[in-house]
Amino acid sequence: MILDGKAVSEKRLEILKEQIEESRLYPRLATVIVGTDPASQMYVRMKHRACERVGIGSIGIELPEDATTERVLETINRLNNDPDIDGILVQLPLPAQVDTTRVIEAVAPEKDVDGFHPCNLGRLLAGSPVFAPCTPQGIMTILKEYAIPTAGQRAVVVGRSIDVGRPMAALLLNADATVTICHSKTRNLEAEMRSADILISAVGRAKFVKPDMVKEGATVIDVGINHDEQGKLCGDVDFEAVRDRAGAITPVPGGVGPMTIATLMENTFKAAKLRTCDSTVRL
Ligand SMILES: Nc1nc2c(c(=O)[nH]1)N[C@@H](CN(C=O)c1ccc(C(=O)N[C@@H](CCC(=O)O)C(=O)O)cc1)CN2
Repeated sequence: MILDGKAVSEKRLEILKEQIEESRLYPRLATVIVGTDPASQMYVRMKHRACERVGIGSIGIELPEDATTERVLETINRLNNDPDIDGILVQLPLPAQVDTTRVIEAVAPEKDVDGFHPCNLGRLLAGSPVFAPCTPQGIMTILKEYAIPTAGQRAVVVGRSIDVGRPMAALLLNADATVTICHSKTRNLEAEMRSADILISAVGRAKFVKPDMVKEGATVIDVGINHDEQGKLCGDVDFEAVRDRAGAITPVPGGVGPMTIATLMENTFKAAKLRTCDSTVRL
């Protein structure tokens, strides 16, 4: 079975559009991009288009390639204090001279719709997330949409990044899976991967996952955004080789990517709701 992230994201965006209309809130998202990386520019454009589609107002702030950490922090500070902004998204990666950790930690937790602030990651780890990072949360939505069980399942996450691997493991753990995180120093990586009922690959290596690394019937989730020898977009998984062995598999494109954007929209609406209601959630 192919897990059609594009179709799931379309459905979620339609539902969200209605919810936003009914709420009479007017959520607003600010994006911040530093430099002119074409892929980052494309993702930011996609985010603004999704905002327009569901009824979220958006502003885009573009800083030059040579912007300093201080300049980025000033921008974030201004957005933190702007009552008309519900969510702040700093497009990653940032240029090398910018201190990414300081920037992430500068975003007010209640506006951190990317879910990267330590406060939001801590809540996720504690089992009571407010904003979970968009890619792993989007993956959980796909699993739910296709009624793929997680409780008691053996989940293996390959990759330990702050934006995908670690939060992915926390989300699966919160959903009662038995979770292993693998990384570059893991011994017997292939055996670990073969033990997975749910295999999540977030390593960033084109067609790295081959059929002999996958248990027959496993659910395979591909987080990779890579290019093959022909320059064509592909994931971490050798899709054509693995698809018949997997019970369910996400393609690239059309799998996890669109869910990242749909989840960002959901998080932004949530931020607007938390701002306006007398919530028990305190960040
Ligand atoms: N601040 C953030 N930066 C980055 C994030 C993030 O979640 N927050 N994730 C990635 C990039 N990303 C969003 O920013 C992203 C990547 C891919 C897609 C997507 O829909 N891809 C399409 C294919 C598009 C193409 O033609 O290239 C797909 O997979 O179908 C959306 C968002 C890093 N930075």
